[in-house]
Amino acid sequence: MVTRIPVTGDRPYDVIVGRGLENELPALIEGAARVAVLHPPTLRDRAEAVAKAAGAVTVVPIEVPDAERGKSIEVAARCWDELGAAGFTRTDVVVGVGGGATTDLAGYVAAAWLRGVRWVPVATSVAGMVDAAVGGKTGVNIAAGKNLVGAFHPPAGVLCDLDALDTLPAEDVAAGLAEVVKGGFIADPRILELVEADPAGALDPRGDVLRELIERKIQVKADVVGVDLKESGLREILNYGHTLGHAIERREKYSWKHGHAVSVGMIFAAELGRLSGRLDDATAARHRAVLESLGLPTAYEGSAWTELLPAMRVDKKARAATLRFVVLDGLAKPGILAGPDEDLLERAYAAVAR
Ligand SMILES: NC(=O)c1ccc[n+]([C@@H]2O[C@H](COP(=O)([O-])OP(=O)(O)OC[C@H]3O[C@@H](n4cnc5c(N)ncnc54)[C@H](O)[C@@H]3O)[C@@H](O)[C@H]2O)c1
Ligand SMILES: O=C(O)C(=O)C[C@@H](O)[C@H](O)[C@H](O)COP(=O)(O)O
Ligand SMILES: [Zn+2]
Repeated sequence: MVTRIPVTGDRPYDVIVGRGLENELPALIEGAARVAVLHPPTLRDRAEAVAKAAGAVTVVPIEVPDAERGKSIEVAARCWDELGAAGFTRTDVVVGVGGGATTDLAGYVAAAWLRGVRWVPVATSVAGMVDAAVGGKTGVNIAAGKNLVGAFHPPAGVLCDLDALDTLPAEDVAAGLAEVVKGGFIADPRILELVEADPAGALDPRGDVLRELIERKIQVKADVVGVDLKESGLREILNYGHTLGHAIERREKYSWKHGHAVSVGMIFAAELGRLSGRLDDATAARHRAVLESLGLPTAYEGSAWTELLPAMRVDKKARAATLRFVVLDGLAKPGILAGPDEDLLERAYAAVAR
């Protein structure tokens, strides 16, 4: 069974979820003479299968470093050199095969090449399928912080072949579920009920529970990015847990998994909401219970606070000196907390400090 989740906007496209989706690729690259296939070494076999499915085009395979090591301006520059050498034109297509780090890179390579060419993410991780490959946020990390250079560049379509999850390490399945749980708290509480009823099922790549969770979270994201591609308002809710999460990733030099950092960040955001009188105790406590049931981290070094606070100031939601956080006014009622005082932030951090 193949599910197509439409994403609306000026350049609408479908997120396609199913198994054995190779035959979906030709329509997405129609008219291209060349297709660049960016992939990390771990996904070489899958990239070769994608290249084969591309049919009668010139394939330009580009191997990039794995995970966050590939998400850099230097790696992007090497990809542009390879596109130049291959004579890549405006009708050609960039395909990113991998997790969120690889598709963020591939999307940015496509966004900047000739000021924007078609691209297709072939998402191979849970985080990639439910979040990174959907919505057209592309980019790379720089020394100053996470995703600080990038572009909004919607894909031509998104392929989420569930067969890819068979080889995804269990830790990465769980990390991706942090973004799914985020979708449960900000918009679709049924996600939380499904995880609470069967956490083991949620973690099983072959099971129906994970498929339903993936499709539900894609729907949450599609509903948001379809009306606010460039994050002028509503889209900020997708950043729940990310203000602290990105600061932790940067402090850890990107050795922490994104989903792990976001998990800790959501505990912090829930506590911010609770301490500012906006979120009830039970919903705040539910964050910890759900995330821990998936084996996700909910604590971070207490002594790191003095480093994390300045790191949060490069968050894209900040305006001048004012920090802004996504918090909840109740289950599935996200809102913005602007300019909380440092004492409140420090008290909220106590909920994750170890
Ligand atoms: N653009 C967005 O809207 C958005 C949304 C969420 C996350 N992100 C970004 O996505 C990244 C996190 O995504 P991720 O967890 O997928 O990261 P990732 O790309 O680093 O993948 C995690 C690990 O899983 C491996 N992997 C992926 N698929 C595999 C498979 N099928 N079999 C075996 N190994 C596989 C990768 O090689 C990597 O080692 C972060 O960089 C984050 O900032 C972006
Ligand atoms: O799509 C969005 O918008 C999100 O915020 C989704 C996040 O899960 C994702 O990690 C995103 O890359 C963070 O965006 P950033 O603008 O804070 O870098
Ligand atoms: Zn994220």
